[in-house]
Amino acid sequence: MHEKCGVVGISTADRDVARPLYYSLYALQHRGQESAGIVTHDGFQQYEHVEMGLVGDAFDEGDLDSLNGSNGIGHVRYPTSGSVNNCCAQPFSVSFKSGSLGLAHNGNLINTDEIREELAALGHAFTSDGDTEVIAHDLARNLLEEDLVRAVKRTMSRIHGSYSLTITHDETVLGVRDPQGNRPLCIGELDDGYVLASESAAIDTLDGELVRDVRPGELVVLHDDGSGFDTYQLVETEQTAHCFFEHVYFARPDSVIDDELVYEVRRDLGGALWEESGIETDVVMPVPDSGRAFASGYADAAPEGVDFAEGLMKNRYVGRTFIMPTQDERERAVRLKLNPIKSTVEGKTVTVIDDSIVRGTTSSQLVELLYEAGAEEVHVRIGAPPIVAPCYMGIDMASREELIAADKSVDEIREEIKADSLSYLSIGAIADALGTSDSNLCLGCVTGEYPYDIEGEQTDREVERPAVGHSSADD
Ligand SMILES: O=P(O)(O)OC[C@H]1O[C@H](OP(=O)(O)OP(=O)(O)O)[C@H](O)[C@@H]1O
Ligand SMILES: NC(=O)CC[C@H](N)C(=O)O
Ligand SMILES: [Mg+2]
Repeated sequence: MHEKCGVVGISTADRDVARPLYYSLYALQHRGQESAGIVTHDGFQQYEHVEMGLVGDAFDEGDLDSLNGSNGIGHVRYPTSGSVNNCCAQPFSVSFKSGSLGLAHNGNLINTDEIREELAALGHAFTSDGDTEVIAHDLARNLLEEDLVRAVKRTMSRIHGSYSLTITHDETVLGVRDPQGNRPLCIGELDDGYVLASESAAIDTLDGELVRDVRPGELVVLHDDGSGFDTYQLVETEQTAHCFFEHVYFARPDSVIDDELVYEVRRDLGGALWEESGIETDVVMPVPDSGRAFASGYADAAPEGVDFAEGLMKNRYVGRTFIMPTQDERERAVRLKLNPIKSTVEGKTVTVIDDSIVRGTTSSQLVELLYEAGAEEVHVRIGAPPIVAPCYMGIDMASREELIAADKSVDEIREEIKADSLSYLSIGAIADALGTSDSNLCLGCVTGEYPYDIEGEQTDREVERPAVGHSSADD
């Protein structure tokens, strides 16, 4: 359903980075399945291989062998801006007078058109209709006049929205996180170098150690020889807008994001769900995979006699359901993907736990399946608040018309999915589990108020829109 992209960047002493990049993209595959790409640099030349499809299909041995150099970046894409084809697949490469750039982006800009028009008027030719290429061109232009750090700062002052970037400027690999820290990015240490990645699970895959999260508004420049990194706080941040949905659904449970292990946050949210709306049934079962940690936290908080059971089996070869274009296909996909284990359900009262309801396809199909398998009662508990509004920050979430909670009360939704009861988690529980306050999170999809200035939408804070026409690195 709602995916986002994954980015990675690696600098090693003298080892070819193509394979470590490839493995880390594998670790981030859940973040995007439309295309995969790697750009490397060997000190003389930039190499790239970008293809549609899954990481395992996009590269063969020959492709990896041809990506020379000990510095490089990689990307897995789920599109949010621009076409779903080769033109928008990433990393983007730009060659310009003083060098070459490769750029990989997770996030979504909301002033793409303004910047594209301005750069086009200055003679920049774009090959895609997406937001990422605009960042690459803007940076390339600034690099003609300024050093790397000032050029990045100037681009950051012009682009508005969410972005975690990994960039190659010739041999140098850098990472940038937007001033609100909307999307994750972290730094890891390898035996012979450093890595930047959307999620720490990618660092684990390389047997590396998580050093820390990149700070909102920070630029990290890895040393070309893998010996360390320099950091520059280019924009000071008073208030963050971390995406809470990373913790609820997107990220892998084994990743640490903004100092919190995703698995523990989800278990805490499950415990809070019990506190807020627990109901004693014979069994509690997760909707695999993303409902698992919630259900284990919920069942642990429940009194004895409420047993945790794996009552639903998932066919691991069926991808995420909500990228399917038609409702008919989405319903078929749920049936292909999930099957109840009759003996754990028959004659029992059941609580089924999922992380979120978007269109309602999964929950309504599941309730029906569980009744067919002989459940006596089916109660649904959801580890997030109702999703009432779209996401503009890099997640492909349905439009308002498709969101079941956009214009329905919880009771109306319960009726539609035909459950005996339905409860969502409160917004307050999310901030508590993350050890922060609502005002440091992006809660746009559950409140309809965004920490950004989005045309036609409400904002939940004072926002400054950067001037596109006249901005300077010293602003
Ligand atoms: O209300 P809906 O429109 O059905 O969307 C909500 C469902 O989508 C997600 O699962 P998804 O199938 O995308 O992937 P998962 O197997 O990783 O949980 C999410 O975990 C919910 O189960
Ligand atoms: N999901 C994402 O982060 C997408 C990145 C970028 N906006 C694109 O569409 O390619
Ligand atoms: Mg799911």
